[in-house]
Amino acid sequence: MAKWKRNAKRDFQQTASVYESYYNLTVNSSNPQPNLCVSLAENEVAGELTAVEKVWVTGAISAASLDTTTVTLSYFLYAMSLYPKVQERAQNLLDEVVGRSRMPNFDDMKQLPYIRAIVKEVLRWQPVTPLAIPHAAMEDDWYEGYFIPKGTIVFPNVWSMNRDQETYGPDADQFSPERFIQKSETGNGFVLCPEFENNDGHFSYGFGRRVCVGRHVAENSLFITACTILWALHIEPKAVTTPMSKHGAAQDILNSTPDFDCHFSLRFPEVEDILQDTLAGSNVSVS
Ligand code: HEM
Repeated sequence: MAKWKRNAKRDFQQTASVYESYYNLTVNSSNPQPNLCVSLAENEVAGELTAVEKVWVTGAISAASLDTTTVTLSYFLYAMSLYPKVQERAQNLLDEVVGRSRMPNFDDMKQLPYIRAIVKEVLRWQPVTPLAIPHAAMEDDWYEGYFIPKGTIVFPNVWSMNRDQETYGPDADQFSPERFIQKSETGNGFVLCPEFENNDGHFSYGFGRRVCVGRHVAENSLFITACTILWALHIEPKAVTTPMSKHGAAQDILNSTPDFDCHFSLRFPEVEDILQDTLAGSNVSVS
């Protein structure tokens, strides 16, 4: 009689079969790279997990990381084509710190505060979940005269928090990585504002004990991808692109990839050879 139970069972089976097919594809690959699926299959870190649990652990991590990172990277490209001065400043810094004879790497992170600021600003400006993920109040609470009984489902308005003018200033609606950096007290350059060294500077990773557990992985992968793209490519809008209206993208539970078209060109002729050489020197195989 309970249709929701049948639906839940059906959804579980459909999702499980998708996760299982990716898990098996990875584990049975003829040239497997070190990864969590292989480690779990070989029982290195599996503990007491059943076969189904191993499939769901890896599947859930993919589900939580793929869309979120993809949407954020799309907005990064959108911002770069829309704000050429930001792109230029980042590329000048990359030329200064990394140069044009090798690719950027994680050792450069400390000297690239502006790129870290760009990543923070993309996440602030276009949160992937504008209304976060609903949470339940753990105890009775009062907020600005409103009583919130224990158990109430609360939707944190991340879109609005990330645009709070008292916190971010009158240009909170604009894309401006400058808000996260300040002049260095010791040298000529700029540094990440100390308060943002260990603080996201936005609310896009959620709240409380269920805050995104993958945020450090996300931050690192967004940083290195942004660096590599900016180091290698010049990004221009293909057609005239105008900034989205105030609430343009935030109409859904999940912010979606912006609809725009851009053109990429190599920043200098050696890029292709350096990318190929770096790939050849790494363990990664590309087919
Ligand atoms: C731009 C990238 C990302 C964004 C914006 C993001 C955002 C979020 C948000 C908003 C939540 C819900 C938090 C809450 O309930 O308040 C969440 C949960 C989660 N995220 Fe991420 N995420 C990102 C990348 C990743 C990555 C790369 C991974 C894994 C490597 C990951 C793994 C998870 C997991 C497992 C949860 C569930 C945590 C729990 O319920 O206890 N996320 N993420």
